[in-house]
Amino acid sequence: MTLKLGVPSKGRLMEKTFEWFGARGITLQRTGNEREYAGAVEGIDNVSLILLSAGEIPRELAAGRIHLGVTGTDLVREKLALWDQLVEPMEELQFGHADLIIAVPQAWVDVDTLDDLDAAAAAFRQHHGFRMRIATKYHRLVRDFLRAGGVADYALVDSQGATEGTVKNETAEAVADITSSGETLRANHLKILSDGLVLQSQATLWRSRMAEMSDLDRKTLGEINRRLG
Ligand SMILES: Nc1ncnc2c1ncn2[C@@H]1O[C@H](COP(=O)(O)OP(=O)(O)OP(=O)(O)O)[C@@H](O)[C@H]1O
Ligand SMILES: O=P(O)(O)OC[C@H]1O[C@H](OP(=O)(O)OP(=O)(O)O)[C@H](O)[C@@H]1O
Repeated sequence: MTLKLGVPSKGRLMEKTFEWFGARGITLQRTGNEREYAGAVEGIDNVSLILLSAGEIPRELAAGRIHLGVTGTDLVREKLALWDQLVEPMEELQFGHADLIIAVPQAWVDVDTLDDLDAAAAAFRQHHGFRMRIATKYHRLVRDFLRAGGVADYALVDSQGATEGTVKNETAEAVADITSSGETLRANHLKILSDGLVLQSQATLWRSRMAEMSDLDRKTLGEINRRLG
């Protein structure tokens, strides 16, 4: 058995994660051809690299199928109820920063806060006969946040990508999505509510509380912890 490390299989998150481990003497690389999801580890013994979708890493950690994993705080909190019983954050990696926010059309000049949104939602329902729709892939986080903020009269609609486009496409009236530079929101004529910050996220190295570990795995984890400094 080896210590299994789950890392996002593509894009900036994968590249930055490889760089981060590389700076600590642990070389991670994709092997095989460009499209093959196989990986290799050098610079430390008894670790195997598992390349996975960032969104699936929380589930794999919770099931104990991987011992360590890199993914965003947003995905762990969204996908795992009682996340802190299943995983433990070992290190924030200082990249992949993104804010999960609630945004509405810039044209809604009277809506700047959650209170305003609640009032607009009630008026919307009365006028249209159906609930104001908020598009998101972060159902758990957004529902909890809106409940705490006193917003009641809305319906979540699922959007797994290009979420900011749903308003223009008239499949939602508002969105809850992550933003980094803010460019996508601006380009789609959306504005963030002044009290609409749900969560600040960044890429984080997590340890599974559920994975079985041999004595050798424990020694390897100790060595990784030592390299984290
Ligand atoms: N523009 C961005 N800037 C910084 N971080 C981002 C940005 N977009 C996404 N992230 C972060 O990257 C992580 C992965 O996001 P997401 O699930 O959207 O990835 P993906 O590329 O669609 O991956 P997959 O489809 O393979 O699961 C999340 O933790 C998210 O917060
Ligand atoms: O604030 P910005 O810097 O413009 O970044 C925000 C965008 O980045 C993410 O999308 P991604 O590129 O991951 O594509 P997606 O639409 O498939 O989620 C996110 O969903 C936003 O759309």
